[in-house]
Amino acid sequence: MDLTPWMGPVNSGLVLLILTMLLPNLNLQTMQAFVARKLSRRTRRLAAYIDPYLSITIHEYEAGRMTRSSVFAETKAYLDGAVGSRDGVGVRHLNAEDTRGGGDKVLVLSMADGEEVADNFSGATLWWSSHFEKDDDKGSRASPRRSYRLVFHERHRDLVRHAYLPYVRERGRAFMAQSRRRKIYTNIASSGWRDDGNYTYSLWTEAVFEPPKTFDTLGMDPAKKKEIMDDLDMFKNGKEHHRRVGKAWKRGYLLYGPPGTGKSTMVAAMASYLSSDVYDLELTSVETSTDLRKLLLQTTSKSIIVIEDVDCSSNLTGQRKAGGTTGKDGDAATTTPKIVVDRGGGGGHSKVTLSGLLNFIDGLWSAFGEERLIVLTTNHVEDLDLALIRTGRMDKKIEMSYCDLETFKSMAKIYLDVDVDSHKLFPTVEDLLREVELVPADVGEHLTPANPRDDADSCLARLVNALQKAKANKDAAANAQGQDEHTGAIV
Ligand SMILES: Nc1ncnc2c1ncn2[C@@H]1O[C@H](COP(=O)(O)OP(=O)(O)OP(=O)(O)O)[C@@H](O)[C@H]1O
Ligand SMILES: [Mg+2]
Repeated sequence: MDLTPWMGPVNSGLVLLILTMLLPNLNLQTMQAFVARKLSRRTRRLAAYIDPYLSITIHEYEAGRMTRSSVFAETKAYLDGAVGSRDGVGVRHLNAEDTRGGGDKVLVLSMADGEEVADNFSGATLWWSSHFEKDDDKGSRASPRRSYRLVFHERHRDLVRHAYLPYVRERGRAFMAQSRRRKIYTNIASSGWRDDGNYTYSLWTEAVFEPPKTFDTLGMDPAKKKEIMDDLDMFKNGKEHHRRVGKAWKRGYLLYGPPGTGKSTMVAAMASYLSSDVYDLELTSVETSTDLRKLLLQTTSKSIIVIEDVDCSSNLTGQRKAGGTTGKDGDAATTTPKIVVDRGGGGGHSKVTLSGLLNFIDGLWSAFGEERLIVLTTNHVEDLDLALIRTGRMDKKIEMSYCDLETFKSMAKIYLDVDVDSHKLFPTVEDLLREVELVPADVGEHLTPANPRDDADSCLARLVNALQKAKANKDAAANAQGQDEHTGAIV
């Protein structure tokens, strides 16, 4: 930040020069300094009398630095918030941008170049203006230089420095957290030119993350849902606690259950709830444990790292007993066997070892100070090595199972907006759900109206129909098995 008081029309250095020329023989340096100080003070007073306004300029990029100034970003967020609301009615030219993720699209309005907006704070009026310059020497590839200028009366100098600017930064940060587009990263390397004209190479490719499901639209036993949300709250607000007890600020979640029980949906809901970016790590595309480590180093803090279907990603089952081989990348833990991972369709082999994965998970906590969450999902928890899922690595293990009565009630509320307890078909559904296993994905399918004439009654009737069919199949299978056993006994 560059604090430059307006110095007035008279340059005190020039005055000093004239004085020195007029009094060459005196050569009294102290006298000259004294006069200069006096004059400088007077000119400043005169300047303040003529123009009592001060200005502060906030540049997007601070001199000599490649990274965007956080003060600029916070100020921009604050001003975007102000001009988008009633406070910004004085602004005549706005830029419109659709920025919010999470399926909740919001048009964010910001000040166009050269626009001004007035702000009131503790009885003082302050003026912001936006500026945009291009460096003509660099031609078309020159990065634009943006800045905001704040102008205020000199009597508000202390108020601005000690109260207003901290307030702007805090509000800006809060606004950024609300409106920022969340990103999902996949481990496919990418490169390209950044806005600031620099070339970047990343091991991750990013896309805007707009998960369709949140905790509000995730059908689940309300008590279980609350328990998970409370756990996430505790984690989110746990910075001070973790610092005090000297523990790494991390949490590992294991979501397990059959296909279609909502594991991926739960990950999306968690990311929405925590307003986090997601790193979707496809282990089969990672060749070596060293590559895994490099990927970890390129993740940002306050994000969720997800490894979906970890049981399919690599053979983590019982391999520890099988004897050791050294990884191609020279993994330190050579006593742990190599886990050979088939790369989908590629024909090659990933050589990520179990120890590599364990190191990755452990490294996640030690390498960074900020909150880290890792989520593993699997259909076959029984196949996973116990070391991977032990407490300390996976702190919370959540079973995602077939649709039970509470999950059904919550899904009926979400999909059909009805309280099913009083519906005439409820007792039938209740009885059938006790006997038949149907995953939430299928229940959701039946509860989704298929045409405009479909209502709650017809959707529930369709679900009952599906449950009855499933029950008939189950009974037939049980009968067939009974027959076989019977026949076997005779033979
Ligand atoms: N509890 C739920 N509430 C609402 N919708 C759900 C729920 N569970 C699943 N669904 C719906 O079912 C579909 C499949 O769910 P999802 O992909 O989360 O299952 P999964 O457990 O990750 O399956 P897999 O093990 O095959 O990856 C999603 O489109 C989602 O909308
Ligand atoms: Mg899934």
